Amino acid sequence: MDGIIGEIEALKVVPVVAIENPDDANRLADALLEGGIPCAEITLRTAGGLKAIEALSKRPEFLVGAGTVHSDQQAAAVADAGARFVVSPGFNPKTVAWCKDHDLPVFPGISSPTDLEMALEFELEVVKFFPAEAMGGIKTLKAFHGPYQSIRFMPTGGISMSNLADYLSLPWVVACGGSWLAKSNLIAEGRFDEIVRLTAETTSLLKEISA
Ligand SMILES: O=C(O)C(=O)C[C@H](O)[C@H](O)COP(=O)(O)O
Repeated sequence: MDGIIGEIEALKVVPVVAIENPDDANRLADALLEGGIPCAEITLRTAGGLKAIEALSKRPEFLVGAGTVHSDQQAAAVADAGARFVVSPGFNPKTVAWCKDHDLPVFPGISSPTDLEMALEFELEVVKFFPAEAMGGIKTLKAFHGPYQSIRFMPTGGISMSNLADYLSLPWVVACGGSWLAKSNLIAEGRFDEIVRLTAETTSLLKEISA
């Protein structure tokens, strides 16, 4: 578990991707690698998601996780496909229990103190804060940190290059997730050069932030 959290923490950004055609998965990974972020959370929002995870799990230089995992059955399916971590928009105790039982790092979505109580119950170290901007953004994250100091967050939802630095300035933010690097339309239209450009721009910003 620590291994994956450490890898995500070092990356600081987790690209969230909805990919229709699994044949595009390798070109997507090439673009993210070229831009400097060798990771993606491939969501199960599309029919091609599971196959894309399977393709990318064969690349040791690339960290592939699964997103939009809504059930323990889906967690089992993405584990079979080779996902190295699981993310969900909300907190499903069955999904979390399955992942914990199978030593698969899981980052369920939380958006309230009640959800955070469940995270404590499951002894989770890191949760997703979703939808971050719509739920009050930095202000809410600061309020959560008061009573839940042992928990760290991966804010996602409404994050872009314009507010990334603000989120990453909070020491209890591990990394931010977001779709701004590889929007579905860019993948579908084969505009991988644009994905390289957006990823490289994000990488430069991350360097500036940490300088
Ligand atoms: O599909 C999931 O598993 C989700 O929980 C939602 C995604 O993480 C967000 O939709 C990304 O948000 P944006 O960066 O604002 O596009």
